[in-house]
Amino acid sequence: MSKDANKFNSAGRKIYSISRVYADANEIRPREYWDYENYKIEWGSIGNYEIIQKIGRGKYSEVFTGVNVLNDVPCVIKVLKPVKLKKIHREIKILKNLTGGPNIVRLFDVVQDPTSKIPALVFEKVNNVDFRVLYPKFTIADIKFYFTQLLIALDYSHSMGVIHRDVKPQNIMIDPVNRNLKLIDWGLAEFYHKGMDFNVRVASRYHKGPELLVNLQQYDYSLDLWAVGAMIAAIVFKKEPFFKGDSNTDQLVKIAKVLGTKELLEYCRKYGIKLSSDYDNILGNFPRKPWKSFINNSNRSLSESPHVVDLIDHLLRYDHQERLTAKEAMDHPFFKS
Ligand SMILES: Nc1ncnc2c1ncn2[C@@H]1O[C@H](COP(=O)(O)OP(=O)(O)OP(=O)(O)O)[C@@H](O)[C@H]1O
Repeated sequence: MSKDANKFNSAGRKIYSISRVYADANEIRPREYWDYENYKIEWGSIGNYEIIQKIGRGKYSEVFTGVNVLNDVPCVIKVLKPVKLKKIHREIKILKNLTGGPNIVRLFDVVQDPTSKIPALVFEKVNNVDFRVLYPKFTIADIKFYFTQLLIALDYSHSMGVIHRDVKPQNIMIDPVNRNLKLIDWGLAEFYHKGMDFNVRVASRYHKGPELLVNLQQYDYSLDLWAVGAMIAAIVFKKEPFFKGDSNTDQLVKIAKVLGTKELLEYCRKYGIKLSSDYDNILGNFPRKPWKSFINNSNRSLSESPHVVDLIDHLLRYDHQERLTAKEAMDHPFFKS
């Protein structure tokens, strides 16, 4: 048992779960590295950039393509919507720490509109092809290649003490011409501290790990690996998204219909989690569904490929401590064969 088990965290709550890997990634670094609340933003010059066109509108931003007029380098400009300053500081500090890492979107600059004071983040531009066009064409070789790239990004981020907390196809930019993948949108990312209680209102519904849905707050980097499992399952079984809940509670029901109700209750028991009354009478008694039952004529060429179902099985585990880590996933026979 870890020396920290049975201790109490800074909020006075008992520590019941600690990451198997990189648990001390922030504690071994200087305070300035993770203390984003006291981070002082260094503003660049807004005049260096010109907006070209709008490419997207997220929950937290409006996104434009643009260009650096000093060197003609294309960029993407993410104009933030009004949110807590603390959240803006967190996104910028995390991006500053991770920029330059493998397959992590590069932050070029942070600028501010002089009158409105609205901040904007300037990124490298990826010539992304929409996942709804790209994923259905993926071969097993493509899945191995791009998911290795994603796992490299995640292992790097985790080794740097950061959980992404919003891994999903919309946040993975792929340029298939250059076979380039970049993990974007670090707006929900957070520094991991062992034994800390985190907010479970993160990630996007279809990719939320069970820990978020049962309100297990001492989660860790393994949350990101659930989303990877859900994405691989969606591509391999040609079922996009793999778990399609109509609400957060229904999301857990959809998961239980695959991984089983008994197994869910065992998971909750292991960590002392009491399920919310929202789940009364809706979790039924679903038996665990064998992965084989998802194989059909439309997905056989991918789903019968050696080791892929075993990989999915080791990522889509209720118990976050049982899931493969990013490094373990990269070492799985699926990627080695
Ligand atoms: N570097 C980039 N290169 C190309 N496209 C990008 C880049 N960054 C963002 N985009 C596009 O803009 C969209 C929104 O960006 P981002 O996810 O960072 O914003 P958000 O407000 O946090 O969005 P959401 O609410 O969907 O999480 C992305 O899904 C993508 O289509």
